[in-house]
Amino acid sequence: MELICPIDQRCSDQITSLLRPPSVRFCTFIKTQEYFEQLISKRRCQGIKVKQNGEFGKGVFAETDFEEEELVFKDQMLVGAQHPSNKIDCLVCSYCFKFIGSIEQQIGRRFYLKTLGIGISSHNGCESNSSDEVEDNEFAYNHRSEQNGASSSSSSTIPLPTMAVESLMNGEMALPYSNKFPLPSIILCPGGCEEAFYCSKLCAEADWDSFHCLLCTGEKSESCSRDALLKFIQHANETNDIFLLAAKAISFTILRYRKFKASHLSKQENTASIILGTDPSLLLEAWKPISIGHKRRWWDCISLPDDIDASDEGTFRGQIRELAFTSLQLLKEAIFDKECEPCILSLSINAINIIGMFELNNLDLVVASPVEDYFLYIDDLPHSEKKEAEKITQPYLDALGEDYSICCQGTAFFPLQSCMNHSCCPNAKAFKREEDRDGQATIVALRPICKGEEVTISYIDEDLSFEERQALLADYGFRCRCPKCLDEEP
Ligand SMILES: C[S@@+](CC[C@H](N)C(=O)[O-])C[C@H]1O[C@@H](n2cnc3c(N)ncnc32)[C@H](O)[C@@H]1O
Repeated sequence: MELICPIDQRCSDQITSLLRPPSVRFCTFIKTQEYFEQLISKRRCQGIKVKQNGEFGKGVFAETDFEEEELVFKDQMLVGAQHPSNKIDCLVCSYCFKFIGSIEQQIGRRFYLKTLGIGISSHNGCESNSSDEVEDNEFAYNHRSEQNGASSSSSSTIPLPTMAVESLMNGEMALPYSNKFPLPSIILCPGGCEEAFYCSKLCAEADWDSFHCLLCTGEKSESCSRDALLKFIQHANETNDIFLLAAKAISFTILRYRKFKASHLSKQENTASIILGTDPSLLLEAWKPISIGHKRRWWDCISLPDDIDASDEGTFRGQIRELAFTSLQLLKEAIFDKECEPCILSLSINAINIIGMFELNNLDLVVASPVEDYFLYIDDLPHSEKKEAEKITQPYLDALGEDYSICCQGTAFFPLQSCMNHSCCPNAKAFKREEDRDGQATIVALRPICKGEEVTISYIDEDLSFEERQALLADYGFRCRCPKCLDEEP
């Protein structure tokens, strides 16, 4: 079923041109190939190459042999966001997603925010993700983006006295052995908002320059309307945090466009002709990193929730479309300015497809918690030290209950990983090793991989039956043609 929105009708030619795969739009596949080669060299992951796999579009191929459990590559996210409700449980760098502060602050802050009654509800009729849905060190494809989830469970816990919480928060209380788990100090947002925190000045500056200056709600925000921005954020928090990710992708494109334009202008004597309306190549160049993702309109690719009857599909998709337009309208008021006017239309149109791209390509962002490591360390101490330490730590552990192990959870788009095709007999997996403590995706070999072989991961639980696998992959918009499925096909 094809739903046409008013913007689509007015601009069908422009949509067609912007949605064309980069291989066609940039005239030759060489340009796309060049883009990936530069990315691979920047990421220092020379063991792989992105090329056409002949059957399913692009794929990632081994350029060298890999042994079982060897790291194949690490991929830096292009855009990512922590789930709003997870922000209560885990204080992480808003740019690289490393845990920050101290073990005491991580624990104290959770209780403090909960006593203030700060919580972000999850809507769309979906229950929030329980933390045990994703194994601590395993990345999972994030196709259920209607879940804002990742909030803590309210399992039976024993409350803490306010004074104990305050002493953790203000640094008066030092928990035994917490110095074995040092975390970077908290750097505040340069724009003055109280929502973004960093592990270093470098991360704060990189986030500001790439995304945050337009999305910051603080005094130094460069958005056109902080009121509209607050409304946009509230709407996303209450409906679907995929809109926050799309906003980051749009800010990233606008800011890149401004940089290209400034550098172009500084090189040109005659500046009059350098506006986007006459030089769309600048917008295309700015848009390139996002353009490589596999895209469809969001309301077409979102899977139909189990509790919605097939006969109501049209109404459901109509409602989803309305939700996206409301979000986009709020975002336009918040961040689009006169300078960017010529590209507003293109970005508005593409926003819908950007959201669809996140729906199809995203990985869960998972970073293991040092609070969990801390309590495991205490548990592993020799008997007498453990008994002594637990006199202090046990009330905190009892108060945290099962939530002590909640990891940082969010959703992110990784440009190289998004080129990896699925197989029900994969040779690699997205897996966090002990040392992987930030928001990068880590791809590890499941068995020896030979030079020239395609590197594949499984988007689903590959141990399910043939029918169950096809049903799950249908939500990703394709019928699997991996060797195992071709073999098992009735
Ligand atoms: C995350 S993208 C992978 C990269 C993609 N091949 C590209 O060109 O951008 C997922 C898409 O690749 C294709 N694909 C991946 N694995 C497949 C498989 N085992 N069988 C059929 N199509 C597959 C499907 O079109 C799917 O929607």
